[in-house]
Amino acid sequence: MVAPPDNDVLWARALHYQHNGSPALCGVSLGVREGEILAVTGPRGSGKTTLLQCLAGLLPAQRGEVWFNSTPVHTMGRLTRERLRRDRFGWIDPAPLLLPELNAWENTALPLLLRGTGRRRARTAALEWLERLDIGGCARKRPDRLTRAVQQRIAVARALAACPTVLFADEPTASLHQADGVQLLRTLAAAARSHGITVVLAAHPTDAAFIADRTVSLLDGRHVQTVQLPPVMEAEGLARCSLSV
Ligand SMILES: Nc1ncnc2c1ncn2[C@@H]1O[C@H](COP(=O)(O)OP(=O)(O)OP(=O)(O)O)[C@@H](O)[C@H]1O
Repeated sequence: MVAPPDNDVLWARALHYQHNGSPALCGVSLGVREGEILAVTGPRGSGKTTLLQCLAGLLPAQRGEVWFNSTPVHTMGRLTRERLRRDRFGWIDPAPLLLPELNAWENTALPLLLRGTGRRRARTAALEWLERLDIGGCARKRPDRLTRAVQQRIAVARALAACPTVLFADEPTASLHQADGVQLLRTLAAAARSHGITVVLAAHPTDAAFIADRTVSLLDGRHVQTVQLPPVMEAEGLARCSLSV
């Protein structure tokens, strides 16, 4: 077993995964550099979600290797992977999966509470993130009183609240109108860059072009292309959201 290059925060080699015998990943290798926004694109069913789940330790690699910094994830047991996910990773789903019984700040604070942060500190951090994402006014509202776009912003705040090392975002604009989706991506990118958070984003190529540093494309579970994107203009990236971080 050879450890990955030092500047890769995540690294996968010859990754294979089958869902009930149906191949989803067929030998994918890639590295994710510290602080970069890496977009994974590809048609439906090409393996984007499965790749993110394997990199995040949600699914154990069936063959191949996944490394987080210098630690092999593919040899970890379930509890160790769960701890890694809780302490170092954030996750955003395509649709906002919020607990309906909790209000916005309580939903946002959940990862901190799971880590053992005291309720008062978790509440303060959650409120700060909601303010930064321009939804501080919704802090005491429950999800059913909020629009889908605001709900997804809460999901972003929740994923960022515990300052993860790596944030995984699985098609986070899939359930939003285009304008809301663009705004969400720009906000997410600005927050990640200002806090040095690495992002792995499953996305449509148009979304990837808005914010990513690099794109890897999948086709039928294989890594078929890597494209280094031109730098997003700092002013452009930040001007379209009012993130006060
Ligand atoms: N839980 C599952 N059970 C069975 N097959 C699955 C499961 N999840 C994914 N697959 C299959 O694995 C392959 C890769 O799916 P995956 O969801 O990773 O692709 P994707 O690129 O994220 O697709 P989409 O853009 O539709 O979300 C597809 O053929 C899919 O049907």
